[in-house]
Amino acid sequence: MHYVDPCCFDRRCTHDQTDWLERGAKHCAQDMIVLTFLFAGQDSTAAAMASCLCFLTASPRCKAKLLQEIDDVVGTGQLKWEHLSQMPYLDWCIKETMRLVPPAVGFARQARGDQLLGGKWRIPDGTPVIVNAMGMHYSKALWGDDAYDFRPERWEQGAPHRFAFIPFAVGPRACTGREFTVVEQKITMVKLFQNFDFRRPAEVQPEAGYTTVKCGDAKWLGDGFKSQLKNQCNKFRFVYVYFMLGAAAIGPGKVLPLLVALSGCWAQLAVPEDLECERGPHAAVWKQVKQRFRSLLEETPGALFNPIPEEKLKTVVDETIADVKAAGGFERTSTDECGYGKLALQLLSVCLVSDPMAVAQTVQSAGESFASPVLTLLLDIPWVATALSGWPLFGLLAQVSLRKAGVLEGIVDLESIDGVNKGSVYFTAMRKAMVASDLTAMADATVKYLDNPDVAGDGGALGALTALATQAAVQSNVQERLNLINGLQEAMKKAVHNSQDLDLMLATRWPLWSLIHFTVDAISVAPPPVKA
Ligand code: HEM
Repeated sequence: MHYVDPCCFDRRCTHDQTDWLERGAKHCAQDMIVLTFLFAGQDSTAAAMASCLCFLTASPRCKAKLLQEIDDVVGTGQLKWEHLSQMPYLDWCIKETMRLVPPAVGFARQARGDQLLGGKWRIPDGTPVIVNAMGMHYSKALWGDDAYDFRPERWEQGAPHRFAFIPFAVGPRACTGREFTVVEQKITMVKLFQNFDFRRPAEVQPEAGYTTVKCGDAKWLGDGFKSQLKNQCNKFRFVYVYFMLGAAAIGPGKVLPLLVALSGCWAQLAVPEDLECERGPHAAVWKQVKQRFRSLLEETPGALFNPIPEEKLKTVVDETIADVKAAGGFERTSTDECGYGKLALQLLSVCLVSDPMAVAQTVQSAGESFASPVLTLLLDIPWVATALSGWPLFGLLAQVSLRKAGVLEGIVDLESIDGVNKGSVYFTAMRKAMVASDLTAMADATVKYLDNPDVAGDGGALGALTALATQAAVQSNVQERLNLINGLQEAMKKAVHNSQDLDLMLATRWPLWSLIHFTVDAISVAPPPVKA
């Protein structure tokens, strides 16, 4: 049974809760779940929709565009499920509203172990921290000079960073209703606009006793929060992190790593505990799953550079689901369940998707609960830690990539994704070597590519990354290989900022992911290097 402290923060507490029991705070989990669904589920969505109507009413241009979209896609008829994905402008309006008026302006987390953030913020173990979502949403450094304006079109490019837009929080305790609420909001907005028009009255008289808070005056939030929390929880030490004012002053380069750490329950800055899944409640089953995935990649002939046959993938996916289900590993009762294992299973499952539209947006369409952990593992967790966990992340990504490029061939302009043209010497040589799984030929082609100024640059950024990955793959000195792996991860961080970027990079026909798998996975079977 999980008990909840009356103080606002301890819903997140990961420590022993029995002391709260003794103090008589005996709200049991079931009560809290019902309350959470009532308040989290109803109030927040209502607030978001009310704000959206306000913005649209205040902005006739945006409202006209939205009405046009609803007219074109749904008309006056019955709204259908498939209509929802055909109305990007509606999606942008909802996002833009939750950016400017996030129903939850911030959220609380608690430090798991002592933390040193950005080399200077010391956060002792157990310290509760407020993450200021609204501050992040208003950062001009991230969103541009018009950060305070309602401009749905900005979403055409997506968020400027995957943690720049966090109305639902992020990490393992993010909102479980996020997909649901967006659908709910879209349906309601369409129904409303199909039947009503909303206009601003000629004159608005604020009701007596009410204060109008302008978005630009966001500082009130910090002080308001501070005193409220102080009153409620003054027996705790608090660190107040104000992104709202701080973000603009210290710049996103410093704010973002800080936010990454805060918003992911601290698990994302340092390597999460038990990445290898050896201590959870179903550790034995996950160990088996890991071994099964590894064998699939290691024992299927040619699997390093070629797609594994679909039937084989399906068998492994089905068997894994059956085993984990039988052990109760999918039940939401345990917070310690193997996240990496579940993600690996999802990655393998997406290889079975054949609809080109879905394949083109593998990561994006799988939703934030998939995209966010994949990006975190790829960009924030050192690749060496992944290697040591034994989970073959890059081998699975290589399979996704091989599958994706195969399905999209002839449908999407893969040449422009790869940054090549028909005469690309390096690309042609690499592809030829790939079919033959010939690493030596890849190494030779890479040496020629790097040595020849006429060919160097052939293939753009992906060609350069592949060359780096090939160098790392054939590097026998462990320390040198580690340096190259770190270099590769840094290069990946520069190239991939969000799920769209990752989807594009996964559609490449360069053997990039296979080479990274070959390079990184070697560490998981070799003992870690001894530090000099
Ligand atoms: C616009 C609508 C919504 C917004 C902005 C929103 C925002 C959030 C945020 C920021 C959190 C994290 C709170 C924290 O960490 O303290 C959260 C948690 C949660 N939300 Fe939502 N939410 C919305 C709609 C919903 C809906 C519709 C449901 C249910 C149907 C829902 C269910 C939950 C639950 C159960 C949690 C707790 C998750 C956990 O602790 O693991 N939310 N929400």
